Amino acid sequence: MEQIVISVENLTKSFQHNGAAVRALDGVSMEVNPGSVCGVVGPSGAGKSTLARCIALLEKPDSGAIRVDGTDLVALEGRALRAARQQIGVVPQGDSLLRQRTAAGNVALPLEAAGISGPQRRTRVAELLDLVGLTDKASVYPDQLSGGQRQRIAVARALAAKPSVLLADEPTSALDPSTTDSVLTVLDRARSELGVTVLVVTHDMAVVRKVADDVAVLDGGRVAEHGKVLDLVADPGSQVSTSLLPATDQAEPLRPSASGGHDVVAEIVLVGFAAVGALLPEAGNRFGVDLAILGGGLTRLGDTPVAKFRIGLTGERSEAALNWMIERDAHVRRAPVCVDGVAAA
Ligand SMILES: Nc1ncnc2c1ncn2[C@@H]1O[C@H](COP(=O)(O)OP(=O)(O)OP(=O)(O)O)[C@@H](O)[C@H]1O
Repeated sequence: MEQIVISVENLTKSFQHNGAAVRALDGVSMEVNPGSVCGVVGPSGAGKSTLARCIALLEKPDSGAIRVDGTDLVALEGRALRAARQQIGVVPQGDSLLRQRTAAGNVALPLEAAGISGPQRRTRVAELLDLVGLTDKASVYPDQLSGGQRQRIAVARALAAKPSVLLADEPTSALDPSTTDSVLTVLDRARSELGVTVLVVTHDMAVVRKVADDVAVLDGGRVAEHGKVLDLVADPGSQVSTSLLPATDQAEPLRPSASGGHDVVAEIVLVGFAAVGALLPEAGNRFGVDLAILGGGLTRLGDTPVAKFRIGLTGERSEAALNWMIERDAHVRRAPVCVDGVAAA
């Protein structure tokens, strides 16, 4: 399959609402890497759906470009626009299956529209039902499927015409956590088994936690944060870090004097099996330092374990131990030096 990078450049879009212009997108720039799952998150009204609809070429931005391998799709018209749209499979927001068609019938719809013959169509529908784990529901009508099963059929339908990008708008809203997982597994499989690039719009950070490689946080029509999830969590000031990692009791300032007489107090983010499992005890042993965990905990982002701890180090070589961990890719925020109980800037 062709691998494409989607590059969104300075996108703006306004709507008229009660006679006033509402700016849904206000200079949005981001990249979606080929073969990745990218989450677009943000509060209600942030512009997530508008961005998704612009990328799916269902909505025309007022200005800006959406480049796929260098070609600006915003400028396309007619046949070229229709061809570009076919590269993007869309799972619309809400319940989108046709009630009077079976699960297989729904998946077959885009294939019928593309004029694909009966036997070929049947083979493709069977492959897609297998991909989403619903082969046994082929002849079942949407009303007899659970919410999660209906969403998985909607994903299969969006993949039918072999798009290179799959765009899902709130695919898990209104689903309980275990059903959410079954839908996310299917999105992940679309990426890993078909090589499809997945863009998922969601207000639910659990979606980002489970499947996203990259994330863009929108707020008020602007990009507040954008990058790899594992990079953003390592930045203690990022919204992504705050939402995805265990809290280390932010209310308490990082002050050595407030932490039981430790020589050094710091917040530390560790990414990956090796770091999470071994770095702290090894630093303690190697430098003869007593290392106490004062807060925080362990979590998992996709398959990667990530820990965020507040640690207190006691011993002459505490600073050396901390530096040694930093050299081994631990992300550390030190406590400011404390003078008479007042933390220096
Ligand atoms: N077709 C439209 N007509 C008028 N205003 C619109 C239209 N579509 C979006 N808007 C407005 O643009 C802003 C962004 O909306 P959008 O639906 O993109 O946000 P969102 O982040 O997807 O929100 P939600 O999570 O609630 O779906 C909102 O103020 C919304 O009311």
